[in-house]
Amino acid sequence: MIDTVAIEKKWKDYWFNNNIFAFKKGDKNYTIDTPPPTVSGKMHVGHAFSYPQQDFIARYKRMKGYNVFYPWGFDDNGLPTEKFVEKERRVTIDNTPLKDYIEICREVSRESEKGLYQAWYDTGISADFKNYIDTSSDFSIKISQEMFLDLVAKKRAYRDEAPYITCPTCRTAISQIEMKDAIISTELVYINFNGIEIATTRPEMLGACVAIFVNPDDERFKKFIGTTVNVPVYGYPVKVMSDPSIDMEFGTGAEMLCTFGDQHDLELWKKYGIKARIILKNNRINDGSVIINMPIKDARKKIIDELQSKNYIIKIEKIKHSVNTHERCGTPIEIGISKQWYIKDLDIKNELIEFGNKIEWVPGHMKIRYDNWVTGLKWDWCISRQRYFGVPFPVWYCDNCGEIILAGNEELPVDPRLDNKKRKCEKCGSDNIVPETDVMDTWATSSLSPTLYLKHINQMDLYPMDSRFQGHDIITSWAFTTILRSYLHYGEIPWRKIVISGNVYDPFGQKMSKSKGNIVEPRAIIENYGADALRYWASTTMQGENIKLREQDLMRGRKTVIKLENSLKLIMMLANNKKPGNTIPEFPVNRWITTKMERTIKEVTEYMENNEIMKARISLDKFFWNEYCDNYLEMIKNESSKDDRRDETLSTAFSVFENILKMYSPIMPFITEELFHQANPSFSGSIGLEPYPEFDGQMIYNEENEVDYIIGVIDKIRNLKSQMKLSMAAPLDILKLHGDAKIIQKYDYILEGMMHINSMEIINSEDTYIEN
Ligand SMILES: Nc1ncnc2c1ncn2[C@@H]1O[C@H](COP(=O)(O)OP(=O)(O)OP(=O)(O)O)[C@@H](O)[C@H]1O
Repeated sequence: MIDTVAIEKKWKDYWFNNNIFAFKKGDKNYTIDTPPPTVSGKMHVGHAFSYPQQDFIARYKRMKGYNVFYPWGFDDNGLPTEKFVEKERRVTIDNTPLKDYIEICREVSRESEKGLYQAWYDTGISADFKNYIDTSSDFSIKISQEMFLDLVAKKRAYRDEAPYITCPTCRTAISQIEMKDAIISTELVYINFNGIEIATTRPEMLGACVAIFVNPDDERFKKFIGTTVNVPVYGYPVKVMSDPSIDMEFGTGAEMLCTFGDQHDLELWKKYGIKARIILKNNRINDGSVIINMPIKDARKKIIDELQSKNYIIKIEKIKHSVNTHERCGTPIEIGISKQWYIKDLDIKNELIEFGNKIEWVPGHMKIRYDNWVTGLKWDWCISRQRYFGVPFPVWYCDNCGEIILAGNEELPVDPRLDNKKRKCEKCGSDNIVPETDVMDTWATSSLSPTLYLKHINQMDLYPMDSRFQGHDIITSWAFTTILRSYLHYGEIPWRKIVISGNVYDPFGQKMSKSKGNIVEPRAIIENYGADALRYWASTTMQGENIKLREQDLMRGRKTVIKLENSLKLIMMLANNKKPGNTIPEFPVNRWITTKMERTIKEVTEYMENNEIMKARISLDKFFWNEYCDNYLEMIKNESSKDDRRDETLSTAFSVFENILKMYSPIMPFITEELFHQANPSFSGSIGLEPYPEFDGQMIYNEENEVDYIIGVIDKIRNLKSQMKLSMAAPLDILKLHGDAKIIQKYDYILEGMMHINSMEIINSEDTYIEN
């Protein structure tokens, strides 16, 4: 039984200890913008699916002679990490001083990175693991702050008091990137608005009502347009206005506009320039009269009681409707007004779409998701978060005149919250200076990954990178923000190509995700089937397609590992454990397998060049299982014992096998490394750095058709034997074979030897068949 655990341990340590995958810059480089996983839980089979897909290409490119820069990193700051740490250590900012909180986050994430690191390492990822970045390190903070200051200088980062999206659970501003639509059950409350009936799912926002809106075509309400009505309970007047966006079918057809019940309220508010009434602050409602500083849920109950007691409620309906939620916690978002930092991007949508066009998208159809996202942007990117473990803004404010005071580049990295340096306002001279206490959105740093990776090795001349690999779930976040930052900082695309992989889902149809915890860890699979089998499974979908964990693919991967091992055993045995030197094939069967191999090399290479891993692997499987094992090895079992062709046949068998190993090695690096070393005991390198087989048109031989014909005959004899319930090794006394007598006679010794036929009568005929 093959011990994949031992083999894998041997080779991954060999690669690591010998720096096999360390980047050495040369003339022909290939750079990869590796996704730095968030430190928010454990590695899962979703990662074991998507990371091998980049690794297949990294390994392939190395064998094609590229110096591959395949860096490693962890995204370990921001909300996902904070939430993870809070759960692990049961701390919150309310019970921990800021400095300690940051320290605990740092400590827990570093600790948990060790486990994550090991999990990725175990899947045979060929990244340069010794040379990795953390987005929370001083190095990353410095770059992130520098880049922020660059945006301020370019007038692209600005601070504004404006409507912003906030999550009541996470108690922070969030951006459009982090929102997700969800259907929730709620109540639709019908209120008599002193003459006009409205329906709302946000009755608690009544005190923020600034207008009533109806559709201009709605006959029921035409007479009200331009009049005023008094807001129930609160008693102040608001105007009845009209807008074609109002859905006549929803509720009563009349809506109250509150600042702000939802995104639509915000749009109408902006469009008509109405004054705001802000009652939602810090995720609590305070209208100064009816609801005093209450959480949203309690406020809703309170206002419904109030409306009911004054007979304003017509009815309450239970409905399901779509709301915007925070994707991290599922809480419906709120819209408030406060001071936040933004990156201005709404004015450059066309340029961003143009930039997207300059990048090659694989598969091409994924680009539409980026285009739709950019077209549908409604907000500049809000990058400030009222959280704690993140990249601090290098910013202070003058409490006297409001001037924004920026850190100098030489001071970076800096944490204004913990910095004791005395500062003065250059504008008014005041030394009453207060630090910015918000931190940056984690995407504000991970969107700089190409810069972080390349600056880490001092090779910014390699910008733009060659490829970004990532899941389709983060096209609108990571891909979008990276393209945006690259445009703003450099006016340059971040990478030439973006390769999008699908997602692995849990049995309930949810994307597997670390922070949700709905995961299957790869460890048990690796123990049972081996990492090569797991990687094999990762090569069984088309680009961008979602996938489930399928046992039959793991089995098939495992069987391929065993088959490779058995094939080498067989040819070693035939060669008495001595690999012969290389020869040019002369004999038809050797020419045939060489021709098939060349065709496979051509096909597999074309697929690999196009990132079509599944097609490459299918083509290789067909060649290895059918042509090489089922036919060629079976044919040469007897052939190789014949003196005049022994060396040539064994030489062909070995060289074809080594090319098979090389072509499989990006997908199954462990077994191929092991067998390549077994076949070449004096070899001291890595198959992963060996040249990838090159197609050679000179090695396409005419014998191909003849041997294909003979294989057709062999298949017929095999069928006959199975019909007769005979094993393939059982002798057949007499066989009457109709077919192309010239070809059959030329290869009769193969037929007789391989199919164990004692005597064969050959009858020339146009049709090929066996006479009973
Ligand atoms: N279920 C999945 N299937 C395939 N790829 C995935 C899956 N989950 C994450 N990835 C990919 O792994 C990379 C790192 O993702 P990340 O660390 O954010 O994983 P995650 O489990 O989604 O974490 P979190 O729950 O914190 O969002 C990304 O390229 C992402 O597309």
